[in-house]
Amino acid sequence: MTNNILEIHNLSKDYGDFVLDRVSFSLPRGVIMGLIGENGAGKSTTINCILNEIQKDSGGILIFGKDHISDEIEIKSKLGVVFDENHFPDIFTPMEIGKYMSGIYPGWEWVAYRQFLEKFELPKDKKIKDFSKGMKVKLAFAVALSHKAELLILDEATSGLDPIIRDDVLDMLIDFVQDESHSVLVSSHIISDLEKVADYITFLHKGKVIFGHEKNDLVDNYGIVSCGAAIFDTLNKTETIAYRKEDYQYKVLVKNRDKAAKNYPKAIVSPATIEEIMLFYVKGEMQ
Ligand SMILES: Nc1ncnc2c1ncn2[C@@H]1O[C@H](COP(=O)(O)OP(=O)(O)OP(=O)(O)O)[C@@H](O)[C@H]1O
Repeated sequence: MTNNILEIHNLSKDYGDFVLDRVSFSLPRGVIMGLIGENGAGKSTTINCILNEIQKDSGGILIFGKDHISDEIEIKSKLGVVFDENHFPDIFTPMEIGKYMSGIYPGWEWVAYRQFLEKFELPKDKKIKDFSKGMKVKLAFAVALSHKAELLILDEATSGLDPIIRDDVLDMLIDFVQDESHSVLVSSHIISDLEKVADYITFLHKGKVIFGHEKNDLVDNYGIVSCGAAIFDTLNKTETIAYRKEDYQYKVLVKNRDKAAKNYPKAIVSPATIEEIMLFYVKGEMQ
């Protein structure tokens, strides 16, 4: 049996002016995967196809080894989902939402839910219409984490949270995958958050997967070579990914910064952040 909690094969969706183009990736159990990409790269389209909120054109999606459409009801009972906008009925209070959710989810845990409401300082009897945006997101996390979900899918969910709660939520995600059977797929523009929690990074650009890598491989090995034209011309092109020309120098993204530092001792070689790697792929020139 596969250890993947989510498998996507050649997922495609054509909107005319935008095409999600044969997106494939797998999310193993026990892993947090960050889905990154510029505005309009196709992150939400991918997530909405996974959740069957929009109809894919083609491709296969398996969640818990089951087809995401034919086994949708069973799958959704083990899925926790948080978006940047969450649409709980406004007239309800958190306690009423809890009652409603306990009827939907067989694994609903009242104790955990009450603890989350307390931790997030959410008034249990206040109507949601009077909640701030961040409070609504916190409530969505409380629900998502209180029904024994095995897979959490978060679409820009943390961006409306203040840094302290965001940090708490990130710690909770790390806890969530500790038992090696739970996983998280999280799309975010806050790359530093993903740098903190993600085990794996999948990068979407213009509807295509540009790369999928272990985060540690990216932060431990990738680097930026800063050099003048003379050294730039001697760089081994098989070891470089992309470059950007600045006023007086070239900046070159390389997969192995230690090797580059050894081979080009006169160049300055520095580590690359995930944000910088993304910028090189999107704005850099390929050699
Ligand atoms: N219902 C729709 N009809 C037509 N085009 C759509 C629809 N939904 C999304 N798109 C288009 O699909 C493209 C990808 O959008 P998507 O929301 O998936 O990107 P994203 O990576 O999540 O971006 P962001 O970071 O801005 O949220 C965009 O060009 C968008 O206009």
